[in-house]
Amino acid sequence: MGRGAIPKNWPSSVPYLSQPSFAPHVTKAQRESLGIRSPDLTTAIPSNFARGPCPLVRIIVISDPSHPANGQAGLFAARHLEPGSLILPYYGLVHSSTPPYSLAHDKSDYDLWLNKEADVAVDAEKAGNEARFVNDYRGVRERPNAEFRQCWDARSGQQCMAVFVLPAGKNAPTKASAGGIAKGAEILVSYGKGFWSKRREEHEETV
Ligand SMILES: C[S@@+](CC[C@H](N)C(=O)[O-])C[C@H]1O[C@@H](n2cnc3c(N)ncnc32)[C@H](O)[C@@H]1O
Repeated sequence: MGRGAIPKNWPSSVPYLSQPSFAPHVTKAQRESLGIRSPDLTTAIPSNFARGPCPLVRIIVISDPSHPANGQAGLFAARHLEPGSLILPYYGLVHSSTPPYSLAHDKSDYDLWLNKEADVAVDAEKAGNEARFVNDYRGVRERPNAEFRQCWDARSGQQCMAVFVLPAGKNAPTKASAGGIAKGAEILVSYGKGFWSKRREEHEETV
């Protein structure tokens, strides 16, 4: 795919990113801390990982009334994905989560911590890549088959969030199963109980 390519079914209202975008308020010190690879950051995006639309995934608009996100989009495997393997990075606006930014911007459903110590998060609501379409497993599947993980991007020499297939054992429905994600299956993570309890509280406040 050439430069400037965007994935099929990408929404025209959201700029497509092929690398993170940094908010101007992110300080030099915050950027420097993202450039440090701590020894526990064992997983990496390799230096030859292609930028632009990811051939491993498809964005699909869900038309299944039994799916809790029916009518929205989800991210699906374009081929079998091996247990534990990297699927794609999570790009969005890298921003500080401290005031004044946090006072002027509500945390969106697309906002993930990138580095808590450095107070840096990545929000893919207004711009991002295919990873912004990963749904939560609740109501779709018994358990997640993928996870967001902080990792090292060897291309930029920076910490990054990325989506990985869960390792065998964590995702495998039976001991005999090898796990991984089958071609055509939806890629599903756990947003965490906190995401859904906050959502319930917000809902209760509005009724
Ligand atoms: C990061 S977005 C995921 C992509 C989203 N489906 C879209 O088309 O933009 C998070 C939103 O997806 C929806 N969602 C994801 N997983 C869900 C689930 N298991 N049940 C209900 N809604 C879900 C919720 O509306 C949530 O606020």
